[in-house]
Amino acid sequence: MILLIDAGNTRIKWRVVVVAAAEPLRALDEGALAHDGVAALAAVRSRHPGLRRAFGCNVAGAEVAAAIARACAGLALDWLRPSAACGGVRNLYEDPARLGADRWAALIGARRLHPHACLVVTAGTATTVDLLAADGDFLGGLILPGVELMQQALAQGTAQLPLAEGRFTPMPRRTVDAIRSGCLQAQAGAVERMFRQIAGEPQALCLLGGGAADSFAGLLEIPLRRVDNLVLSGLGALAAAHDGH
Ligand SMILES: Nc1ncnc2c1ncn2[C@@H]1O[C@H](COP(=O)(O)OP(=O)(O)O)[C@@H](O)[C@H]1O
Ligand SMILES: CC(C)(COP(=O)(O)O)[C@@H](O)C(=O)NCCC(=O)O
Ligand SMILES: [K+]
Repeated sequence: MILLIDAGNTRIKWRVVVVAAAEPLRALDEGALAHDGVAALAAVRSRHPGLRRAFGCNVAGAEVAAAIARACAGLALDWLRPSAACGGVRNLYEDPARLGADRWAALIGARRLHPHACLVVTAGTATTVDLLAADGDFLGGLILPGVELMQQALAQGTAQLPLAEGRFTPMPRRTVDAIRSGCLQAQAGAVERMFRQIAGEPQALCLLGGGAADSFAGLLEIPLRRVDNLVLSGLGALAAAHDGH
């Protein structure tokens, strides 16, 4: 039994899985926590006394990593480090170690789910838009502010723009709708433009996940599959491989 952890800049996503020989991974339990709620992992551990190991990725900094390590005291805890090749994916980043560990795990999860050309989009605090070739090469990708960060940037950097709930509309005629629609169109536009680079490939598909995915999924006019927690699936695949199953 393994505790998988995806520590992002907004939330910590976790999943408890069972690894058994010749069987697919089975998820027993999962959830998401705010950074200041990480101590709740103790309750997860007491629900699953069979836990011995934890395997995670963290892009939220050293303090969050330390808080997770405290909550996981007594478990063997390993962190995923991006490498040049792993899980059927080759990392063509100039310096492979600089790729976000969450992006690396998501690419590995994506490769297992759809072993064809795909665009791996994670709409979290930041939105990442990563190109995975049919042969498993990670070709490169975009980092842009996530939907909420875009809206916050406008409110903080201007005199007249509020941080208010707007609605998406194709032709916005109110400030709040113009802001919301602008930020959503920016996300969708970046995704569709990146998808053009693989659109001609057989079975090319966009895999979209992350906490903000539903806010613009409906705008995308490309082959699309909504997937939850691709990062945790990638981590699970690697953890199972390490266990020798
Ligand atoms: N219950 C929620 N709590 C926090 N963020 C949420 C929630 N529901 C949707 N969101 C959106 O999801 C984003 C965070 O997504 P998530 O995938 O957890 O990010 P990260 O991996 O960066 O921590 C937020 O910026 C916000 O736009
Ligand atoms: C791009 C990210 C900030 C995304 O983080 P998230 O939105 O999941 O919290 C993270 O993957 C990161 O810090 N990456 C390191 C730089 C890189 O991937 O090039
Ligand atoms: K992200």
